[in-house]
Amino acid sequence: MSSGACGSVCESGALMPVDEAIRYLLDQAPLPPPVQRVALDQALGRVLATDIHSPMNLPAWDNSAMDGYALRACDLPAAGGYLTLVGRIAAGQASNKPLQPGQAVRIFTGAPLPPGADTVVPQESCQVEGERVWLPPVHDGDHVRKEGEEMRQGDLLLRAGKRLRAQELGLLAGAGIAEVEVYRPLQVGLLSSGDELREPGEALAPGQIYNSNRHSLAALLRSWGMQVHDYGAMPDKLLASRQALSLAAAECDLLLTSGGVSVGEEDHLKQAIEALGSVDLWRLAIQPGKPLAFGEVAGKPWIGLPGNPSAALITALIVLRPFLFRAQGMDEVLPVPLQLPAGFDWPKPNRRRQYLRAKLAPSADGSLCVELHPQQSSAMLAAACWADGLAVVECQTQVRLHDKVMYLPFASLMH
Ligand SMILES: Nc1nc2c(c(=O)[nH]1)N[C@H]1C(S)=C(S)[C@@H](COP(=O)(O)OP(=O)(O)OC[C@H]3O[C@@H](n4cnc5c(N)ncnc54)[C@H](O)[C@@H]3O)O[C@H]1N2
Ligand code: MOO
Repeated sequence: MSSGACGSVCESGALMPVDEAIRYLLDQAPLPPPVQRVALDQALGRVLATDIHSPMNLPAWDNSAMDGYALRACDLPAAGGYLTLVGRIAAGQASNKPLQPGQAVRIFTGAPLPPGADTVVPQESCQVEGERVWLPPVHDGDHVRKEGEEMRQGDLLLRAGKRLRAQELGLLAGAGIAEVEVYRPLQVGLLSSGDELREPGEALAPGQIYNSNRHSLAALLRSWGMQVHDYGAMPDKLLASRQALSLAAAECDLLLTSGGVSVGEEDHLKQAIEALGSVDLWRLAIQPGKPLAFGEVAGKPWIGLPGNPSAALITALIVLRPFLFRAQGMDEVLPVPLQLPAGFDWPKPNRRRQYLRAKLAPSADGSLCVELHPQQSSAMLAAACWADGLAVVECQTQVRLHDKVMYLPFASLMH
């Protein structure tokens, strides 16, 4: 074992806590990629490179939150009463005619209040009689969206490091912003390691299996908004592996491999990477996914995930995701777990933190509880497909039915 996060702890056979590995990786994350200016319709899932301040007040002027009648609250007797109707303002129109004492105007949702008006009454509470309208008692300011109440001109609209979702794009558009500065998507080179791997569609010889990590990991990277350079399975010769890794390092910001990071002798991944850079083999207190490697290839960061398909998937979600998101320029990179009652017993404490394939199900009283799939093998993916998330059981901990457990919905990890 070379230098790195766990040092003598790992050498003595102890396992590195998952949170320590994540912290170490966040410290090692490279600077984000170069900045690009893109139109809003190209910005979904991209990470803002600069703070954005509002160029205008939101809303830009006082406006009605209801279809109804606009008035000056001080004109209406405490018990309600009649005002004279003097006009009509629809959304998209504006009136600069000040409201006079005793007057009201017909107004529609989103329309600007006329000068002097301060209150709106929804139409269903009013009665129109010819030129007059009867209005119930009001409070000054009812049903009015005040100028600048959401955001004042110059306020921070969105902070650098924010990944843009539908609501952020809507907010930017609502403030009249057409383009934003974002980081170019990370270019991640993906390679699988293992002589036994064949691609779906090919015939299998005895001892061979299909390469599933290539597809699950590529899909994760894409759903995280990153660009995948897919180099397939590494050739089974050391020289050819080195060439594939060198090419990937030259073309990408970071490299990701799966397989070949445990204690076996068969795989030449470690040898090839040592020849081109450096390798730290870690033993994490995580199940599935204990063996994990970090290092660099020709100056580019490299993470080696374990080969077992669920171990690769879960370590990608838990350990790789924060590292890549930080390298992509995001500030908030750690998921916030829910705390929910367990619908299971976990009687046997383990020295590794368990990430168990789970889903939420209604318990007898109708509240939600966390259920486990009976099959938790790190080699199998069917349970992960059944699951909606991961139940987290801490090292050396037992869980009894109805105890609170941490639950990470896939929805919080896969985007
Ligand atoms: N003596 C020990 N053996 C193992 C240990 C250990 O501590 N001592 N750790 C086990 C654990 S935990 C895991 S996880 C695996 C990880 O091993 P590697 O990362 O070196 O992965 P491989 O040996 O290459 O493969 C493991 C397993 O996964 C299959 N695999 C690999 N790549 C793919 C792929 N792209 N698609 C589908 N399946 C893949 C491979 O065929 C093996 O079955 O090590 C344990 N062993
Ligand atoms: O962690 Mo390994 O993934 O237990 O098989």
